[in-house]
Formats: sequence, structure tokens, C-alpha cells
Amino acid sequence: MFYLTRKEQFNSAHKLYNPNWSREKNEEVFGPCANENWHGHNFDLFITVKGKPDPDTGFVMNAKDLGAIIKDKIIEKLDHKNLNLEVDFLKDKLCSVETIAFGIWNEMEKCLPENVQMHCVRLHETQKIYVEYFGE
Ligand SMILES: Nc1nc2c(c(=O)[nH]1)N=C([C@H](O)[C@H](O)COP(=O)(O)OP(=O)(O)OP(=O)(O)O)CN2
Repeated sequence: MFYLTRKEQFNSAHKLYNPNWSREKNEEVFGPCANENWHGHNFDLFITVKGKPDPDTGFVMNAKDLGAIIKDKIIEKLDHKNLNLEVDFLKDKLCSVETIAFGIWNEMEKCLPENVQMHCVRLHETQKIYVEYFGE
């Protein structure tokens, strides 16, 4: 099995806020990330797919095609957007980096060629924080 990874980037605004909690509790748990006037991140996104190389090309899939899918289905929707308000697959969700990675996985999974599967969504929210989601 081979694993092919493509890196892309997007910049987005969000807030971490649980509407079932008081403002005080949100501030206690999420700190400045609960700021009601939003805050932003430069996200680094690594999408890894897996499969067997096609004998005619030597490719699991063409990395350019993978890039086109990521740009069309993910970056176009998230870049320079408010994740809580403007992104169909994140709307009204608690937009932690985990939730965003999970949403990206689900969007990507629908768009891959038949012989290629998702392996990992790795999403860096800051220089110090990232998640990896492997499905399930
Ligand atoms: N499990 C998670 N924990 C945290 C998330 C998250 O999505 N999942 N998100 C945040 C904040 O949104 C944000 O990422 C924190 O940024 P920042 O305050 O800059 O935190 P850093 O650790 O990168 O930087 P420091 O300056 O060291 O605080 C918080 N937790």
C-alpha cells in the first residue's frame, strides 16, 4: 500500500462557543477562543490518501488531481470564511480543529476515485497544535 500526501493552506475565522453554556463557562473553558467577535488561524492541511499505484502511470492517483479536489471541495469553501457561519458542513457545530478535520474527511471521501481511499486528515491550527484523523 502507498500513501500519497498533499499539503494545502487556508485562512479562516471561528470561535469556540458552546451555546448550552453561559458566557462565563465558555470563557473559562475556551479562553480567548470564545471571543464573540471571532479570531482567525492560518491552517495547514495535509490530506493523505492510500492505494496501489496504477501500472500505467506509477501513481496512486495524480497528485495534481488530488490538489484540484482539495481546492474545489475544501479550500474554496473554507478559505477566508467564517467557519461557524459560512461553511455548510460546519454550520452550527463546535468548530474545534477535531470537528473541522472530521468534516474535511467526510467531504473528501465522497470525491476520490474508486481505487483510492482516505487515510488521514492532518490539520494544523497553530504552530503548536494539530490533529490527525484516520476515520471512524
Ligand atoms: N483539542 C483542542 N484543543 C484546543 C483547540 C482545538 O480545536 N482542539 N483549539 C484551541 C484554540 O482555538 C486555539 O487553537 C488556541 O490557540 P492559541 O491560544 O494560540 O494556542 P497555542 O497553544 O498554539 O499557543 P500558546 O501561545 O502557547 O497558547 C485551544 N485548544
